[in-house]
Amino acid sequence: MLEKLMVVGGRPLRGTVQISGAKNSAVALIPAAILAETSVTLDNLPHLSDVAIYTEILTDLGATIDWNEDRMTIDPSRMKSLPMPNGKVKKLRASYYLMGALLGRFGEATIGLPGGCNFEPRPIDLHIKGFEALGAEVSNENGALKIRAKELRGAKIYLDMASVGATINIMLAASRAKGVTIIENAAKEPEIIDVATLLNSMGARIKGAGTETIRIEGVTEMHGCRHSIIPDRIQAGTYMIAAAATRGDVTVDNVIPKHMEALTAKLQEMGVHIYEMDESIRVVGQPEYESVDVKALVYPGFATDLQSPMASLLCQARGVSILTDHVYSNRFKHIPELVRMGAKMKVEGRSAIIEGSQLSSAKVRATDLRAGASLVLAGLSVRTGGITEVSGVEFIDRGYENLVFNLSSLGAEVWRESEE
Ligand SMILES: CC(=O)N[C@H]1[C@@H](OP(=O)(O)OP(=O)(O)OC[C@H]2O[C@@H](n3ccc(=O)[nH]c3=O)[C@H](O)[C@@H]2O)O[C@H](CO)[C@@H](O)[C@@H]1O
Ligand SMILES: C=C(OP(=O)(O)O)C(=O)O
Repeated sequence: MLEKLMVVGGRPLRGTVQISGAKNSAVALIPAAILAETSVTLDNLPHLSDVAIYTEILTDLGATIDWNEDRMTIDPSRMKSLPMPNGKVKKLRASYYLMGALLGRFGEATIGLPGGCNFEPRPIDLHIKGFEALGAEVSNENGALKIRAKELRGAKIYLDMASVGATINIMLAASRAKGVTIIENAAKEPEIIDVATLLNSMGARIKGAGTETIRIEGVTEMHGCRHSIIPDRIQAGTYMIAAAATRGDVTVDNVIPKHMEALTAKLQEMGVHIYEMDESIRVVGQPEYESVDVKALVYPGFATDLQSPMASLLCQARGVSILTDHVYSNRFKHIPELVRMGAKMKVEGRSAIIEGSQLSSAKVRATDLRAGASLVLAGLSVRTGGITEVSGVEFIDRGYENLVFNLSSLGAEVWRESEE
């Protein structure tokens, strides 16, 4: 049943919010468990629809999964590399990690192209080039990729772009290849380090994760272990922006402040007051904000996944802000919906030009996860009150654990209703 979120504007968020484990780590760590011969236990696992779908996929492939609150144990010992050309793999982006993990363990995988948030074409040519460099043959059969290798051999791989997905997918397959793989121009996102940490605990030999050169010495066997997932820096950032947008006072707990630096710096530049503790950040909103220019870049730059929520806050700054996305040239599906709410913004090339404006409540539609977050934040920050109806909640559920509960405990009036 499809649902919409009803969001009442004008209430400052106040209190403390706990951040769950990272979605973009979880959806890589779950398939990484395929590479082990014995059980892998993941702690701090977020309750998200992407995680639930991944669990079903691994069960279909023969894994036994025990998921209790935020802990999941995956026993991959009886798994097989069954073809998955359609169905569940089309529901999420990160199903592409099945390719690297199944290739590493079984030497073959037949997997449909990934789904998820298609705010623009999202090619996986670099993943395929990586598998081919490791000695795999890749063919496209009726829209599914058939990937096979008699023997995976280590190789030197230069990524044309520092792709998160390609870096992790190559690490997965190369962990079980013969010899050494070097990934140059690797992505440096914290989730890459999280995946390498798990793989090393499983017996892999990976060095340099988090830098642009990653060295993977293949091993013949990997085993189970226990691993705690890093906090979700995008959820954390969304609540930080929400605190500023509603002129609230929110402590975001269970975060790694270092992961938030690019956002923290931009919020401070706008005039938001921020206090960093060891594992939490307090954000105190102010009556007036200055406009700023924001460039979404690969880590440690400003995260593209926070670009859409940031657009909602920039509506409230004095003057003109320019928000440019250097990772995705066309990730602006939220802009026309924000304009429906009275925002003065337009898209020019890969930038949104945003003028300060008064938002008002409206009926809007989320067509991807972070666009959805942006619309919820806009609804919360409508100063004149009123109810904003955000449809497309299924996208928001991909990435925000307990959103309604969390916002309500911060004093917001938010609830779900079924969409007729
Ligand atoms: C599940 C997951 O972790 N998703 C994240 C991951 O997505 P994802 O792994 O899909 O993003 P990438 O880092 O691969 O994409 C970065 C850029 O490289 C391009 N590209 C990528 C691969 C490829 O083979 N060819 C190619 O041209 C993309 O179109 C994009 O312009 O990183 C993105 C960038 O931080 C985030 O927005 C997503 O939340
Ligand atoms: C784009 C995102 O996720 P995915 O790559 O899983 O679609 C996101 O988390 O903002």
